[in-house]
Amino acid sequence: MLVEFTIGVVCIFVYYYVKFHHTWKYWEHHNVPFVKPSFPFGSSPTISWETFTSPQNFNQTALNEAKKRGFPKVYGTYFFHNPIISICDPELAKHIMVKDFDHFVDRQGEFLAEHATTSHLVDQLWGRQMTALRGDQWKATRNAFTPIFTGGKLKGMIHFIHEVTHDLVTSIGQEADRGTPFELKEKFGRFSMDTIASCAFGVKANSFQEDKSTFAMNAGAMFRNSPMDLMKFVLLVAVPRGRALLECLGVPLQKKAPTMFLYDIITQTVDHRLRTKTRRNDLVDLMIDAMKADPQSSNHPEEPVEDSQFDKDAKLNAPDFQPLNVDEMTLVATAMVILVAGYDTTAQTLAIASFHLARNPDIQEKLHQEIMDAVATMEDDKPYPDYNLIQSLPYLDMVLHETLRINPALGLISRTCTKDYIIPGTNIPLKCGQDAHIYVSAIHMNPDIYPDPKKFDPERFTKESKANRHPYSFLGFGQGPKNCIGMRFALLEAKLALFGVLRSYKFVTCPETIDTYTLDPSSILATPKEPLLVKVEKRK
Ligand code: HEM
Repeated sequence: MLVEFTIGVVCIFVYYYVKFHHTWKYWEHHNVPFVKPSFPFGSSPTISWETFTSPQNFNQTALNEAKKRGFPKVYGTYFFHNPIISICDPELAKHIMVKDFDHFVDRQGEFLAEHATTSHLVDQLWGRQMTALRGDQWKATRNAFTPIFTGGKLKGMIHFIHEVTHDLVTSIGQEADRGTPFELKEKFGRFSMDTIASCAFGVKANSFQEDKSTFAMNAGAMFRNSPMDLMKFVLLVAVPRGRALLECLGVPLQKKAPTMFLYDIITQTVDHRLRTKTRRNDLVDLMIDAMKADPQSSNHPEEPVEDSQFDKDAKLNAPDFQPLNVDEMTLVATAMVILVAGYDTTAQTLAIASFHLARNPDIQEKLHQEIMDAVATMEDDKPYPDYNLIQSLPYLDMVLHETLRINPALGLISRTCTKDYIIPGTNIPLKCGQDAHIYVSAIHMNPDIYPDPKKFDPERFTKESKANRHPYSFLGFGQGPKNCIGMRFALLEAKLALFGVLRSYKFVTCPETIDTYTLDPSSILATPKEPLLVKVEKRK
């Protein structure tokens, strides 16, 4: 048994060595500079700009040579045994994400879509999520759910976010009374969890009141990977017949218990709403509306047209796909993707914004002043800002954009080539099925685009500063038809949270506050590895 196991492991290593050599040769053949990634299996989302530009990867002669061939704007690398083209240039990002979108409709290639799943209900629920869908299925699903995230729809559910903000502010008040340091990621994790539970699942998660809230425990389990999860993944993608083995054992790749917990919650909520005809105008109701809608009339004529460049770029041209008949599975998968894509990203953005505010008191004071000016315009009986007021605060918006510039939740955005392509301005061919990685963190940390890039400076996002740089140099929410569908929701909840807290409290540093953090290499998101500890003080 031990001998067979050892032979198996050696074979896998030999296979990957040969494949690695092959991808390196492949990029050499196409005259593309090659970078060996720091992550063992390949391309890592937490790679920094310095990694590209320091001679760590090359000696000086090789670096000069690579620069002549387009490095670091574009270079070749690998993920598992697949050659990957990496893009670190806003103009090329614009081509791939927007202009030539019909060559890059998918986020993951056939290899992962076919191999990293089983026929188990749990995996089918994950496979139906917008982030995993491909081609016409993705287009139809995106088209069906885009209308639920418009500004008009969000206005109708702002009071649910107010309720959770109230719990957050109460909890911050308790921290101020205690006067001891607390961890920001954990605090805003509760806020983000309760907001999504309320708006997308129709339940109260009570994370602030209960340390072991059942919803929060189950939903949180979706984000924790055990060694067993990693083993299942490697078995599926790297071991021949690994998938057949899992199928045979009836074991899903994804986490069974929390997925089924969420499945039960959302199906019960939908069932209850349909039976009792109760309506809350939250995301659950809007998803039910999408389920009831006639797919043939799904060009949503009643929706006001959003007119920012970001929205214009998001339009799916030539809807050549069959409109989607939304069924219960798709509804459940969409509720789950809201949690999967919206929970950690928003919590982390709020935590990092608060960390930088604590470290930069002058910026925090400027933001506080903007908030107090807004409070002065609010009617006495209205404790919370309404939709129009919260959206009218430029500095709040600038602080959040700078947070996502300095720490984009997704440091790497992937696209799969769905139609053969030549990278503009080069001779680099991309064959259908090959992946392109857009290195958001590298673009955001490029000193030619953002001088002194490690400095937290919201002034980079004034109208004038934005007009002076390439319009695709901020990719915090992606770009093009596959951009973040929940961006408005995320910004609304983050703004309401900061408004609620900063109106009465001040984040301050303490001896436990670190100067800078490093990124957790095991996380898919660009997540700080160290605890972000600060204190709060009540304002007089
Ligand atoms: C600050 C918080 C958030 C950040 C930074 C963020 C960022 C992103 C990014 C970078 C992408 C990939 C875009 C691309 O490939 O071009 C994305 C996709 C997505 N996001 Fe967000 N997101 C956030 C919050 C949310 C929230 C709250 C939701 C749901 C309500 C959400 C739902 C999604 C979905 C469903 C996708 C996939 C869209 C598709 O494939 O068509 N996100 N997000």
